[in-house]
Amino acid sequence: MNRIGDKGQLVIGCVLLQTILVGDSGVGKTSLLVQFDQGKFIPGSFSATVGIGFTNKVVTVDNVKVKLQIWDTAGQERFRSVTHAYYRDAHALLLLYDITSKSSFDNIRAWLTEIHEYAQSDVVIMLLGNKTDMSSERAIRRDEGERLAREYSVPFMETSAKTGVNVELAFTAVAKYKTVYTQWHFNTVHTWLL
Ligand SMILES: Nc1nc2c(ncn2[C@@H]2O[C@H](COP(=O)(O)OP(=O)(O)OP(=O)(O)O)[C@@H](O)[C@H]2O)c(=O)[nH]1
Repeated sequence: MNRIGDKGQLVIGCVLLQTILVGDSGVGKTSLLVQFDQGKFIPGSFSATVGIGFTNKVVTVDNVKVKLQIWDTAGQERFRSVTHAYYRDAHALLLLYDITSKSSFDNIRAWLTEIHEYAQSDVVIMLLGNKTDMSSERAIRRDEGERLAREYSVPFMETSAKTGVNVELAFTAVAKYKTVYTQWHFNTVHTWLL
């Protein structure tokens, strides 16, 4: 199961982590994923996700290769029943709001209620306040995001899909948290060989 990696490091198997991006339409879920996957931001007109899309990306966390299978969901209400079907299989969940949009922040509580209803009880949730590059239009202070995250006992970060700030960190943090958590519980995520 273990092997020696390209740089001579010990690679302990590989973990498959199904991760899902959720939050209101327009908060930047697709942009965050494109920045993480391709290291770029495509400015311009906003084209809402229809249904669901997915991307695979492998990250290494403490010598463990973690294959992130990331599902990008549509934030629009009319696709909600499609999204619900994916919650059950998710190991990790990135829940986004837009720091320039009070309504997207206010809706986080409703998203968390929905997550608790449809997702597994041991799903790892991370709250992300996106679009930090738009500081002049900020509607939600950082400490408000932190307070909400503390209330629900979930980790929190502010990100920018435009500049890339904290984007890689958010995905690797969720992978790391889940990997450590899983090694502790060693039953939820299955291990597979490269
Ligand atoms: N300035 C700035 N704009 C962003 C950022 N992230 C996303 N945007 C813009 O916000 C708009 C919506 O972004 P999307 O990534 O399509 O949002 P989404 O959450 O995937 O939306 P749905 O697919 O409808 O759920 C687009 O015009 C993006 O260019 C960011 O970090 N900074």
